[in-house]
Amino acid sequence: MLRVLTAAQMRQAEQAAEQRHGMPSALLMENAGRGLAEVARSLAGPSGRFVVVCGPGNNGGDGLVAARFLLEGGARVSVTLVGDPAKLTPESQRNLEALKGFGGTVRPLESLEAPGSGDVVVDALFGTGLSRAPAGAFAEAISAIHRWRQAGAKVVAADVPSGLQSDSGEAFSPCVEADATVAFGFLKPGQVLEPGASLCGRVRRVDIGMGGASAREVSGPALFVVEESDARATLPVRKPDSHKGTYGHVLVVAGSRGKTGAAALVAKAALRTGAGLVTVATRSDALEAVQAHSAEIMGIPLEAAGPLGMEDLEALLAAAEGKDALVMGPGISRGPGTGTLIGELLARLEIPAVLDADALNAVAGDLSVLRRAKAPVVLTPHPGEMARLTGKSTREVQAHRMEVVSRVASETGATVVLKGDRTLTAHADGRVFINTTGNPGMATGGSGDVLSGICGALLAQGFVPPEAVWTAVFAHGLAGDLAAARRGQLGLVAGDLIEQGLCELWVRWGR
Ligand SMILES: NC(=O)C1=CN([C@@H]2O[C@H](COP(=O)(O)OP(=O)(O)OC[C@H]3O[C@@H](n4cnc5c(N)ncnc54)[C@H](O)[C@@H]3O)[C@@H](O)[C@H]2O)[C@@H](O)CC1
Ligand SMILES: [K+]
Repeated sequence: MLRVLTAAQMRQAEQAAEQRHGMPSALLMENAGRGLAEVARSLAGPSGRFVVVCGPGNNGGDGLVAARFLLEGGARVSVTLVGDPAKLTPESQRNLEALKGFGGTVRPLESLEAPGSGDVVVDALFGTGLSRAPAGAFAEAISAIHRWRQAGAKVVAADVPSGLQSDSGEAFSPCVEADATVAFGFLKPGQVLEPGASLCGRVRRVDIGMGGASAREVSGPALFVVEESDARATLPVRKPDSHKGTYGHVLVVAGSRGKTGAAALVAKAALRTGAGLVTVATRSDALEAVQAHSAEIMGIPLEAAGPLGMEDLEALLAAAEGKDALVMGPGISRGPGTGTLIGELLARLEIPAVLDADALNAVAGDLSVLRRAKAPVVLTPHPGEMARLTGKSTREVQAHRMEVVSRVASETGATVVLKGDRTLTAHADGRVFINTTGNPGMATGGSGDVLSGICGALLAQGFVPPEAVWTAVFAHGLAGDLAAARRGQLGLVAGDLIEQGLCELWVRWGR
């Protein structure tokens, strides 16, 4: 699990390192600059030159330190400083003096010999302190870096490519496009979220002498990137003496006439994720078609007619007896009483529940029902469903994904998955898990149903939120990547995620 810090949290961690752990920030900068120089060196050709472009803040200071290390290593190094040298931060000022002390010189950008193939440009204009779109001389410097890269030079960014907003991953225009980005101490959201992730190139994290102890001192959401080893470790190898009862029984309340496939996808995904048993409860006129999709699906008919509502309560309470997790929503027929029904179920059932699709739309009018749940609740909205849950537009949700998902989790007490590129899983305790698996081929009908099935299966097997949830999200994305490798993104359909992707994934993980 990789920790991710926002710009404000980086400042808090730096303060904690200095004030509580006695680690001077000058040393942090020294370590950052040395790490930057090492990565720059690794990208250079045998007789490559280095051009270091420094800005007015501490990001520029890191560049000055890197320039000194490169110079000391015997390389040819040109340094340029953009902006008013009188406004350098005190630390950068000291490093400018030190660079000069080692024979380094600073020259205007226009006078530099343009770097090309084999050469490396170090972008140290702006880091986490960028506050507006680069203009004037700064924009010109970014354009020059673009030109040099087009001419074959490699670009390594100090902390974040200049022009990229490190908290959101949004890029101002202009913004540096880097071949590699050196993350100082911790990852930044902008290195993981698009379009930032693509603009960073390969992200290399370097230790700068402020570790986990400093990160524990920061306030606000605790952000993490889930790695494959984390997700794999959630799922232990099955014990030889286990039986189907060991692996839980998922109750799926999904599907309706004409939408039986949704229920089947949830159920099959749960079965292919190791659930011992899966039962679908659905309207009588849909059940046969749901079960026709797969011999392993058990069924309970819901005899009432029309949309799901309170008249289904007793039947669903009875259906939930002996079950270990509930998945509700995909393909259901929703009516005015559906939200009340879900509220009653959550208040009375003692098993974890995943609410997806129309179950989310049904509770959107009154989220307080989630607070009254007896057992953990997982919500899996796509941006449109999240917009309905929060009364915002989809565009607003997408512009503030991190804040929106954190707030819904803390307000409802649920674990909330905001789907989309870089799916976010927020837990009510303030942790947010960023997912990096998956591909645009998964933007196809039924893909979300598969996720809720995977999630339900893990909950039924006794894994708890948030681990069960971020593991499900990671597995779903990686199953999509594995399936896309065989089908292509255009050829991928939701069923492939189950039959190909998940099966290949479990073989890869030895599970
Ligand atoms: N926080 C930490 O723990 C550490 C931070 N370090 C470096 O410090 C960086 C952050 O330093 P700063 O906070 O000084 O910020 P930056 O160096 O990113 O830049 C901020 C400076 O640029 C100005 N500025 C912002 N946007 C501008 C624009 N569009 N046009 C013109 N001027 C603009 C600001 O007024 C300020 O002077 C990090 O990214 C990292 O590179 C490292 O030295 C190591 C330790
Ligand atoms: K930079």
